[in-house]
Amino acid sequence: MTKSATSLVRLDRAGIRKGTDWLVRGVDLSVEPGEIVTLIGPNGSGKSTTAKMALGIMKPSEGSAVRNRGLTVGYVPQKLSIDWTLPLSVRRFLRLTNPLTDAECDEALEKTGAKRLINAEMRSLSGGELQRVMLARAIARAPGLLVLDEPVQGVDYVGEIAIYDLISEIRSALGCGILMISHDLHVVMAAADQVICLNGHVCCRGTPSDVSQNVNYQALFGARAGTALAVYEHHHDHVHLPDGKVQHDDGSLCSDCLGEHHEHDHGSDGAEVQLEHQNAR
Ligand SMILES: Nc1ncnc2c1ncn2[C@@H]1O[C@H](COP(=O)(O)OP(=O)(O)OP(=O)(O)O)[C@@H](O)[C@H]1O
Repeated sequence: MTKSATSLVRLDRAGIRKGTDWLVRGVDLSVEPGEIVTLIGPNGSGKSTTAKMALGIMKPSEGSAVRNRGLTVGYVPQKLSIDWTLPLSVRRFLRLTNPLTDAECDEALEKTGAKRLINAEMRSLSGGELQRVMLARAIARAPGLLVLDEPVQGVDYVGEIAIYDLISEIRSALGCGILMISHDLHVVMAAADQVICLNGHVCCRGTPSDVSQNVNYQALFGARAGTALAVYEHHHDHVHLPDGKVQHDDGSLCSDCLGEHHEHDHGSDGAEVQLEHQNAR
């Protein structure tokens, strides 16, 4: 892939193998300052694994994952390991891993529209409030890279738009790069500069703007939604077997193609979405 000296993080042909199984393979991606890259794909397609390679939590079995020297990273994981039966205020939660002052806690919560929650109990937060508090914790140290694993979990549709807008604002305010995961194939941010679809490998990548600007889509979801969200339907014409082989729709198997045969994608009105098909080799 094209390399940039400014990339915050860069994965080149990166893959993770556990035993004889490949969890994900052949991933090329980079995140530049101020760029939002969204990973989409079905359950188990390797989105979190890819994010963990970008974070340095998992080391690639093949290929490479390189972060800028001195890069600070904010991470909102998919799951929080918290004992919800214990009392834990938002303020204490923000300080669990960061020695933040009161002013820093206030500032971070202010940026995510959650300042009033500073003394609230974590277990009493709504889904949307929890995501805002998690975001506040991730941005408190002004990270250069923000990694968000499904930031709209437990948030209703209207709340999703608000959170996506907030993420765009955070990108603008901090100038950070954002690597974001959505397991929802139909809803991704229009603000994403790149969408990368995974299915055990990179199936395809491109901008969702063609869909979000489509008049039929805006008529369907409303003009407001059209500025924040895009429909991104996807058809996989092959599956990746645990042993690394690819099985095509016609049942044929191949051991060394990483998904060259890929269908075009279509928007909600059937209009073709411009996607750059990425041959895995
Ligand atoms: N540490 C691990 N050891 C073995 N297998 C793992 C490990 N972590 C993930 N996997 C497997 O790797 C595959 C990809 O998992 P991953 O969590 O990356 O998928 P995902 O696309 O994020 O899924 P979801 O949308 O369900 O969160 C899954 O089959 C999962 O069971």
